[in-house]
Amino acid sequence: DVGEVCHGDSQDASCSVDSNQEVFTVQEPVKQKQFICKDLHENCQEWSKISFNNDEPDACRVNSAYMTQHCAMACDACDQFYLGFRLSEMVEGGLSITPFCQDENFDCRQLAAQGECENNPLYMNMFCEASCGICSEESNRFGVKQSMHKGDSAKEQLVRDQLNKSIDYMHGVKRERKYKKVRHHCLNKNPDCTLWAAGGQCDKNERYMKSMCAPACLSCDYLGDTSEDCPGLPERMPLWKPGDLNVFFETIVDNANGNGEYYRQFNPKALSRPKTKSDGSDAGVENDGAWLVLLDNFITDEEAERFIEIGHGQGFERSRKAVDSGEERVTVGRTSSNTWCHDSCMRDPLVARVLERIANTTNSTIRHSEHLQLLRYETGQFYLGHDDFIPYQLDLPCGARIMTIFLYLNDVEDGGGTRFTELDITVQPKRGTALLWPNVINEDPMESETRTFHEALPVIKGVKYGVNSWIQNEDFQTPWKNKCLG
Ligand SMILES: O=C(O)CCC(=O)C(=O)O
Ligand SMILES: [Fe+2]
Repeated sequence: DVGEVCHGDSQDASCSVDSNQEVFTVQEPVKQKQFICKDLHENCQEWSKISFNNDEPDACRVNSAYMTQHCAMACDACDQFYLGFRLSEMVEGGLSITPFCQDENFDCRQLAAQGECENNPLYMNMFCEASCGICSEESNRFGVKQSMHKGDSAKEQLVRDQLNKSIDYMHGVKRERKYKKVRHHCLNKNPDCTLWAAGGQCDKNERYMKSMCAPACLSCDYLGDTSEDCPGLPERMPLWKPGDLNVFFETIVDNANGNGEYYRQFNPKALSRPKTKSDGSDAGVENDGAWLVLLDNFITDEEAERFIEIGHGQGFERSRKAVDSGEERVTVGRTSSNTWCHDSCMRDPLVARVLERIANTTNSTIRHSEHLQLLRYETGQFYLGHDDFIPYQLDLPCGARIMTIFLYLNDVEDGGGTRFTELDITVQPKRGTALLWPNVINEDPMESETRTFHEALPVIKGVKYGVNSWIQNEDFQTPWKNKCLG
């Protein structure tokens, strides 16, 4: 229902192009498809001029989920329409969508509040199932989304009560060391696990239920060894205490306390920052915002090329998104591919140089860095709105992902920017540039920062290469080597 797809060799008259359409040609290695952006309803032009909140026409924005997919021309939203086209194409092509309950769209909560779940179930059930309440977002934490049996209030109540019990139980499983070996495969594997458990099936049908529905049956220990060993754990040494974040960024950008000389070479520029400095003085900016800092010439052309070369050598694979169970899943919201920079990659002399620079720049050590993630986006690929904070890491020895330093490995012909939805800032990829932002708040480095929500916009022309470097608040590499991160 997202639009027509015309194949390059199509003779079909309905695929002819009129002046009220925009045609994109999507280059793919083996086939070439034409994608037509057009209004699907005759009233689109009229609707787009409707105003809800003030005198300005705002129907395209207020009702964006529907309008961008059905009235793309009238709303000047061919980009979003294109995205929907790619998604539907992937789903039709057999892409399995995440079995987790989650919103794929940054606006879901707002759209749901506006009644879009009822008005546009087709779009909303696919992209906003958590906000529409058709599954439980909390059950994400441990396996496939649990069916809430909406519309059957007796069943819904049973599920809700049992789910609350398993949420409490699973909090303990995430925290307590003895569950280290089982916590990541303690998962509900059927949407009805919670309902069955509420109906007494964990006892009646013990073998099946305790392995297929362990969270619902409160039985993670059934899955394996729950002894407490995790040798060689590093001493806890958090990089940031409350208040350190602002001082760190002020050092980079303002040369606070004269400690920022090192950063001059990167010509640091704050695209966004808090209005007030840590010493109480005024930072001289109009908008109060989270830190977003651009560093020029952070890596050399040679280093950028090397990352791309290593990526191709190892092979890029479809990206996954970390979910709260500690697993990583393919989702419709992240369509790039990537590969990880593990041991041999880390030992590459050019990479080692960059790792050291990242450690110096973030005032940390190489051990605080997660393995670099090398990314590749082909035309049309993207990563919808998200934050880089992973809540379950708080319970692990590595602590929170306190900041991200994103490296751009090439210039992109068109599209592919990193957009910070809340700050209303888009950074266009430029080879060698690094972008630095916090994923936690200054007052509490264990608390996620929602103002640095961001998305990777679809690449419209060309290919985009980048590197994710995530800095943890504690040593990541030692517990990773000791297999203490689950
Ligand atoms: O590709 C980008 O611009 C950002 C990627 C990103 O946000 C991520 O991988 O977490
Ligand atoms: Fe990200």
